Amino acid sequence: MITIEHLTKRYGAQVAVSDVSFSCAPGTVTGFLGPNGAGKSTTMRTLVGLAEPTSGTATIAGRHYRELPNAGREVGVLLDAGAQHAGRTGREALTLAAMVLGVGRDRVDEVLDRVGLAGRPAGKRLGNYSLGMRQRLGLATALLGDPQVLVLDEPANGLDPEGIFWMRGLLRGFADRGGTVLLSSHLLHEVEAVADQLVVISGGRIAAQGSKSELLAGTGGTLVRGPDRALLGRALEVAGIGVTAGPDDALVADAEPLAVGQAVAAAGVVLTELRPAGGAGLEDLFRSLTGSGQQVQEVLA
Ligand SMILES: Nc1ncnc2c1ncn2[C@@H]1O[C@H](COP(=O)(O)OP(=O)(O)OP(=O)(O)O)[C@@H](O)[C@H]1O
Repeated sequence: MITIEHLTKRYGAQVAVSDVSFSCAPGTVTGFLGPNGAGKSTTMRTLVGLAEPTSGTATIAGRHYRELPNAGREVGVLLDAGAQHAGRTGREALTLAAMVLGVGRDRVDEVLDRVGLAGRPAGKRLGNYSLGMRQRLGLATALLGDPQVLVLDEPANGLDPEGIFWMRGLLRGFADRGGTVLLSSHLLHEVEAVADQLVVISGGRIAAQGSKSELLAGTGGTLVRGPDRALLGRALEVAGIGVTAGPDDALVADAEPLAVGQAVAAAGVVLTELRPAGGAGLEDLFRSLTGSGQQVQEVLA
């Protein structure tokens, strides 16, 4: 469990994070979103003891990171994948980390395999690694101590689409086995695909937080489709639900999926599709909460 309570961090007159509170439960992936300079990295750095809070607390399993007896066995951290000695090979970097953590050498091979760097890539010097390979090595380092918690700042940075898909599976599997994941990312679609919980930060303050379904439910209405579009539209109107034309033959109802399903069922109308409308839900949410259309364009570029 990660718990951030009333966290404030100032650098001189600059307020990086202001009264931020949220928690991340075991078995979930929490997506931490915000425009550039919003305070994501500062929050994560404070959580893992790299910055001192001005006030408030950030704890893992009820303790400050620095108080954890062998922090690397409890928390896997990836904050800057570039922060590695360029002359070492991937295997050497992991072997050193394994010695520091006190885990067996066999674990090095396990994690190399898990992140897709087993074989020749493990023997390459880090100076010759691509950004995506460095991210994979960073994840391997984070996983080395078999932690229950992962704190990852932009882990998808530099990964190709296949790599992003792979990482999504890795994080999902980690959480499904009871792990806790806090993940910051600029890749909104990526976060939407993997996160259960969302925390949106803007200007150092929490702009929204909650389950992904809760937060996205209010953004785009409900898309419905059926064999008789006119009948479907009338059933919704009779129930007092506003309707607009959706893509192809679909309709977009101005209500949550449960209310739409109930109205349609009460009218005895057949449906072939019912789901939250719009794949752009998270983009819309992000834009409306942070007022940052420009950053959204950047991150989608
Ligand atoms: N060491 C520091 N000294 C002074 N100001 C800092 C320091 N670290 C961060 N800040 C400021 O705090 C604010 C939050 O920065 P932070 O890096 O946490 O944002 P972020 O959400 O991680 O941004 P990005 O997505 O660009 O990485 C910014 O205004 C930044 O300039």
